Order: sequence, then structure tokens, then C-alpha cells
Amino acid sequence: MDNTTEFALTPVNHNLTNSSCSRDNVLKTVVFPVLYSILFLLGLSLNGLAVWVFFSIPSRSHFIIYLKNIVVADVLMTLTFPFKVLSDSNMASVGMRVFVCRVSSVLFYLTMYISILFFGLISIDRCRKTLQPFKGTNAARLAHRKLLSGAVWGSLLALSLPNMALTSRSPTSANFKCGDLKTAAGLRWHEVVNHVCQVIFWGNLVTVTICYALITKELYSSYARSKACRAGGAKRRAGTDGGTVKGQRQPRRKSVSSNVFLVLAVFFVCFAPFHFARVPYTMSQTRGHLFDCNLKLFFFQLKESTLWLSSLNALLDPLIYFFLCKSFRTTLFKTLRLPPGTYSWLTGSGSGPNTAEDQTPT
Ligand SMILES: Nc1ncnc2c1ncn2[C@@H]1O[C@H](COP(=O)(O)OP(=O)(O)O)[C@@H](O)[C@H]1O
Repeated sequence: MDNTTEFALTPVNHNLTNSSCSRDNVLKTVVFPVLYSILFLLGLSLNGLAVWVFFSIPSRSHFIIYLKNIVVADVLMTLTFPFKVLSDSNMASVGMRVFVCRVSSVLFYLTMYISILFFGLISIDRCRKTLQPFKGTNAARLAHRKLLSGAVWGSLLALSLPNMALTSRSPTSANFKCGDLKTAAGLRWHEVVNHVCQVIFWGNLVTVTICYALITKELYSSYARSKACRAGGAKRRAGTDGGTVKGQRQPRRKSVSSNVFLVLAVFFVCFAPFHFARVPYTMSQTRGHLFDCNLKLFFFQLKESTLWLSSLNALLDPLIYFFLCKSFRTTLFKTLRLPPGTYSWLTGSGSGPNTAEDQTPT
């Protein structure tokens, strides 16, 4: 037996002899199952509605193509929650808990990184649209974006599949952990994937931050230019329409800042805590001899708490579609038979049929 396999087996034996280190406390067996059940019910309803709306919108922009990928990832992620609930609350059979380690947890992480990557691509697209507003798209570019989407799914699937295949050992005790089912190669691959996923997350966080900083800068300078221009015009017209112009610009500026904040806030709140917590937790899984069992339990609970925040993303994404995508709002209102422009006070812009389909940056 090589060292890696030995580390994987150590925690099981440790926990069997030290009940204070058991993962089966109220947090894992009650609190998180309740929280995930709520996420499942709300997430399935909102994402189900989002699928219905999106699939009646033609994929006529890069932005819509990327959002459709995110909605598919979110639906798949939401469908993994019931398995986690049953497994963590100890209501699942051993076979189902093995399935959770092998398949549903891997699918969960896969969909999480799909969303992260597409948010990065969306930020680049919004940035391009702001800096080059008159550069449109065409059938060839749309086809490229569809190919790119396929490549994103394909490469993350290739990264994740070994995590399924190499989780092939049989459980040797009733309270096994996912790491206990992994072969030596499986544990090494698990570590590699987690390093790659850290790079994916932090790379995308930097991309999103830079893109939205550029968008904000460009929009505020164009706002300042048009304000100065309009103020000059208004003065020349003896101030008759100056107040009206100012009144029209204000909501747009408000919507720009709040929408920029929304995407960044989701990235920071949902994903950043998990990626901090994941590093020591993965080490405790693959280099167990470096940690005592209380420390392993602490890192496990930290990882589980921050993982719930990441799962919350599946619920927050439909809000992002609503605020970011005019076509989504328009089609949603049509589907719900609400008049166009409903909640325009909230989004700071119209949602009528004549509004641009994916205007930057709202
Ligand atoms: N970033 C990832 N991408 C794909 N699969 C992953 C990723 N992180 C963990 N996994 C896989 O998901 C399963 C559960 O992992 P993990 O959450 O670390 O275990 P545990 O539930 O014991 O804490 C394992 O099979 C693991 O290899």
C-alpha cells in the first residue's frame, strides 16, 4: 500500500475510535439538509422558469448563448441537492452514498465550474460590447461561441470523469468518506483537479473584476460626456428641458452601478469563501497525517458551510438573468402576461419589445 492510500484510510479508523470527531453532528445531519432542501425547492422553481423563458429566446447573441449554458448547469446542479440531503442526513443507503461520492458530487462541482467559466466569458463579452458598441455579431461568430461552449463542457467533463472512475473502492466501514473510496491515483487526481479549479476560480474572479472596472469607467466617462453636452444644450435652450434630461439619465446610471455590483457580489459572496476553505480541506483529505481529527472536522465543516454559499449561486443566477438580460425580462413578462415595463423602477430600464436585446451593461 503506498502512502496516499494509507492517508485516505487513516481518518476512518480515527473516527471510529473518537466519536467527538465524527462528522455526524446536527450541522451535517439536520441544518444543511434543511438548507439544501430549501435551495432545491426554490432553485428548481426559479431555474425551471428560467429554462422555459430562455428556450423561447433565439440564440442571437453571445450573451444569450452563455446565459443558456449557465441555466443548464444550474438545473443540473439543483438536481444533485436531493442526493446530498439524503446522504448527509443519513437517510440514504450505503449504495446511494457511494453514488453521491462517485457521481452526484462530481456533477455538482462540474456544474459549479461551468457557471464560473461562463460568468468570466459573459464579463469579457459585456466589456467588448461596451468598448466596441457598434461591433455586432454574425452567424459564424455565433457558431464559434457555440463551439466554445461545447469545449468548456468537454474540458471540464474530461477533468471530472476520472474523479468518478477512480472512486472505485468499496466502503470498508459504515461511516466512510468520499476519500476512502478513492484509489491512490484517484486521490492524486482529486488533488490535481482541485488545484486546477482554484486556478479557474481566481482567474475568472480577476477577469470579472477587470472587465467590470473597465465597463464602469467607460460608462461613467460617457455619462459625464453626455451630461456636459446636454447641460450645454439645455443652457442654450434657456433651461427648458434640462431637468428632464437629467431625470432620464439618473436611473440608467443607477442601474449600471447596481448591476455591476450584482455580478461581483455573487462572485465574492458565493464562490470566494469556498475557495479559501477548499485549500486546507483538500490537504486534510490527501495528506491526512498532517492534521489531527479535530482539525480535519473543522476544515470539513468550514468546507460544507462555504459549499452551501456556492450552491446558493443556483438560486441567485435567475436574479442575474432578470437584471442583466432585457430579452429575459421581456419574455418573462410575456409568459406571465405582465405588461412590458413592469418593475422598470427596479431594473432602471424598460423591458418593452423595442429595447435592445442584450444592451450593455444592464
Ligand atoms: N473541483 C472538483 N471537480 C470535480 N470533482 C470534484 C471536485 N472536487 C471534488 N470532487 C469530487 O467530488 C466528490 C466529493 O468530494 P469532496 O466534497 O471533497 O468529498 P467529501 O464529500 O468527503 O467532503 C469526490 O469524488 C471528489 O473527487
